[in-house]
Amino acid sequence: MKGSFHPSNALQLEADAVIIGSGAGGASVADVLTAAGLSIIMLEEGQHIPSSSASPIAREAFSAAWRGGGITAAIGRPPITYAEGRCVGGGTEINSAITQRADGDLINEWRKLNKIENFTADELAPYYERAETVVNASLTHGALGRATGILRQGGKALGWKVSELKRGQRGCKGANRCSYVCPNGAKQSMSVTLLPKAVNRGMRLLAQTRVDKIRIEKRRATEVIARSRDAGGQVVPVHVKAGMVFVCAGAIHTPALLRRSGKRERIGNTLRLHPTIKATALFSEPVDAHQSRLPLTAITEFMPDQRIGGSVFTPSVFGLSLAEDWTNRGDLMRDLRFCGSYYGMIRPRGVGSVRWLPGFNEPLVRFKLAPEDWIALSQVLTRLGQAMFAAGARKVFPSIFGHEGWTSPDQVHEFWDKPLPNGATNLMTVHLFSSCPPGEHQDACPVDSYGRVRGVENLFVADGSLIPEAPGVNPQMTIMALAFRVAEAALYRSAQERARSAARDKI
Ligand SMILES: Cc1cc2nc3c(=O)[nH]c(=O)nc-3n(C[C@H](O)[C@H](O)[C@H](O)COP(=O)(O)OP(=O)(O)OC[C@H]3O[C@@H](n4cnc5c(N)ncnc54)[C@H](O)[C@@H]3O)c2cc1C
Repeated sequence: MKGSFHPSNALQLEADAVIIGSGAGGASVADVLTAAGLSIIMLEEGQHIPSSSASPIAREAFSAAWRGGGITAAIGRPPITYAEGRCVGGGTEINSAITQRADGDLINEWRKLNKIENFTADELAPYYERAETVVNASLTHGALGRATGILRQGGKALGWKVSELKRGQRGCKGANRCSYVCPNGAKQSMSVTLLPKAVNRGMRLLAQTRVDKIRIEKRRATEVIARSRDAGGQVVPVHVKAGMVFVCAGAIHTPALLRRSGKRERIGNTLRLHPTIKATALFSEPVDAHQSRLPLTAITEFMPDQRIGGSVFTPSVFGLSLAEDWTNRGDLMRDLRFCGSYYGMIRPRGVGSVRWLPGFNEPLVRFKLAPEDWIALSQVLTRLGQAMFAAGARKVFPSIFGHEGWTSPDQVHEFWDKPLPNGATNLMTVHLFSSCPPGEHQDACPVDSYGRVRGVENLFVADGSLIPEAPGVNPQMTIMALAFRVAEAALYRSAQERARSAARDKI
């Protein structure tokens, strides 16, 4: 990307603001600040992967754009595997780009719970509109394929509400490589929308630059200390001084970095995620999910607490999911054309934490499901099984190690009134949030209603960490909306500060 560069010597940089992380939150902050004419430096740990060099090979794509090559897990019983993007554009480069707003009633609940100022669905609406316009949130035209039809057919047969999902795309060609970085630039991720715009307005973007610490002195963030790489791969120290510091490293790495920098109070204590259980459904007719777009309908009857949808399906991703129980499931690989991968996702009551461990690059992430989460997971899995059989499945294999699979709809009630086996159930998530919830409820919220870290004048959080609780919907639009709002409020605050100091100078 023009404007992104590799340093060759140790760098001492200055700017009006520094943004740490280039994902949904960071790019949205950059849009607001560069439009206001501020000089901006953005530091991003991952590399830039232009669509022209996006690899079709899963191993290469994952190791380039996914943190840890896609292998990260929150400790708990069971551990929950989670995925994050680590590249210019963050998670938006590897996500499915489904766009949804958080439910208005939930927004009201969060406002009351955390005492968040000016936080109603109406007040957030213009920010959501801005986010939706940026990514061109729209229905995908053309044939959606049988994998999508299965959810529609199953849900409708059971009399449940089924919704078409809008996505951030422009002319999607159905490459089925959303999770590998779109090879056509059709997905409206941050690297094809807000980041080039910000760079054109003068933002300097340093990729492969990891921030180690934010120096905080006398209630101000005074310096950001990072490590970059020169063209030969050698480590180059980077120090940035800026009037405002925005931490947009995502719901795991933002609290980890703040804690590393000495800000610990209430930070990283309330991580939320959407525990998700998958199932493979085997049909008699070809589904050919690997040749079509990912399923673009969802069963939304039970939202926001539960949602049933379809997963990315490529031969390698399918192989990986079967590898969870290869002895019992490996044979399904031969039936690739007849299989689909679907999931049930819940809005949990359980909570997790993020802790920085001295000497380790990656933080310690824990998540404890609440007893009612186990009930919800059992229910959503039952409903997922019902929907698959209603759509004509021959066999359904829940993601439970050693489970032989259901062969008829009456078997799917197996777990309805008993918890799933916690030692054998495979759970995952791609949605992480709430590790730094905003609000004026000082005992619960480490940042104020507008994302400013308590006790530091010029340090802001603007990413998934800010969503007050699990939203039950795909989070990118909410993250962008909240990040726009934080950046606008910070601009307003800094203008006020400048006016006050000008007035003092006059006296
Ligand atoms: C496979 C997958 C599918 C998904 N599908 C959808 C979907 O369809 N719709 C939806 O709404 N959401 C989806 N999501 C979730 C969505 O992409 C994320 O919620 C969103 O990108 C998070 O935005 P963020 O700004 O909080 O963090 P990110 O987008 O993760 O950005 C954080 C950035 O900060 C960088 N960083 C971290 N630490 C440091 C450091 N110390 N120094 C410098 N840089 C650092 C990271 O490398 C990363 O690029 C999906 C996610 C995944 C992984």
